[in-house]
Amino acid sequence: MNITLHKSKIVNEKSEVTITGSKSESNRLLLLQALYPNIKLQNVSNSDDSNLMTNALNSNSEVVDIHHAGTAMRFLTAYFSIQEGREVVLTGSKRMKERPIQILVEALQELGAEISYEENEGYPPIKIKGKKLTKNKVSLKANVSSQYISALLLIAPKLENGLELTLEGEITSVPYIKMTLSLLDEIGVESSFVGNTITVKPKNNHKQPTTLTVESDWSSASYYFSIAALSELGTEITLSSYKKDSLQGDSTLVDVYKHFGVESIFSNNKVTLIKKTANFRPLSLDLKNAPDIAQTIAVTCFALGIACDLKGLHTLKIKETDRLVALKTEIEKLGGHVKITDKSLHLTASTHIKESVSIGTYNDHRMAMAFAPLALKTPIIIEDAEVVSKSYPTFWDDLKSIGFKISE
Ligand SMILES: O=C(O)C1=C[C@@H](OP(=O)(O)O)[C@@H](O)[C@H](O)C1
Ligand SMILES: C=C(OP(=O)(O)O)C(=O)O
Repeated sequence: MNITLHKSKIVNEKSEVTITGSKSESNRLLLLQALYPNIKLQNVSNSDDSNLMTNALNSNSEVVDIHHAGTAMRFLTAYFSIQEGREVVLTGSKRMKERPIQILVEALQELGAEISYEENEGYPPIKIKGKKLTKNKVSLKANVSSQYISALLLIAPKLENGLELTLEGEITSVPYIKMTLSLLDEIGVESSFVGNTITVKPKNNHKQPTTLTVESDWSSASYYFSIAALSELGTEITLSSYKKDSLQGDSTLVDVYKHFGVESIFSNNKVTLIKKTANFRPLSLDLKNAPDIAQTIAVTCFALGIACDLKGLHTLKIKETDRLVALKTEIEKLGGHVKITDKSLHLTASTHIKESVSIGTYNDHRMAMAFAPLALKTPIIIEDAEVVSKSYPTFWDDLKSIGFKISE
């Protein structure tokens, strides 16, 4: 379904939004809950990806289809590898079959897992015969996706001797690895991360039961930072439930958006974004620790006529779509000028935004959500708007509630 976002303005008195739980935290905790059923969870994400994770963990079926959910694909590969006696084919969408998984599969095979490819070598679908894994040391490349590392860490406390991982090369998306270790710590699993070595001890079952509350999703919050940045001075938007010391690396938004004159104030599990000053200086950022906010930031810069150089984007090519190509294509439709390499994006300061352009979303929730704030500047059409449900199903309703005018 394509939707039209008419030129909109934020209604200050109503601008309070409650965002669903982090999909990254939820998908880790759902897996840990399947391994340790005494864990209780609150504010679990209502995203498609977390629902797919829950269904996969509860299913007895021989084929498990996780559609577009990257974390579910990677985390479940590790999970099913240790389900003794179970045989599962893990598959996904057409795009999922193009997202590489070999680094994780080889690491698990090294630990003793039995995994084979059903179609193309190195890619889903894969067949997993669950076994007891007895080895506890493995090395793997760390510069392609941190999800491979998190997947191994999540099953590590169930291995009889725990796990020692040696990470090769530059480590990408480090905050997501630290999030995994912090959540393990919260359920009583000891670990250390020193240099390029991560060690996880097997879990002794003393600490139980545990109730964990998932913080709301910071990647989803990014669209409101962009909205605040594009709004009139004095505009305020309050988001819940958020805390200053987040496990989510995307909370770096608080610092990044200061550049655009957005101030963030934390109080009572909420964060209020206030548009304070206008600033048009160019922006230069390395996003290797926060790849999911690259699209949001690029569109904010385009909308405000700010030039930007974004680096550390090497993982964007293997996400829901090739996000570098998608950003270039769609920003150029709107009249912008973008240069990309395999790991960077350069945007020239724009002077105008074309009206009523139809933005392609390429099965990528973040393409739809990142371009939506442009409606504060000009009318825009978002194609296949339902894609947002991958991480944030109520996105369009929440935008309407703060003043966006949207029609089908
Ligand atoms: O572990 C996670 O929850 C995630 C890790 C990141 O992936 P990469 O490590 O592949 O960059 C991120 O882009 C993804 O949305 C979620
Ligand atoms: C990359 C993402 O998700 P995944 O890798 O889990 O599909 C995302 O949500 O931006």
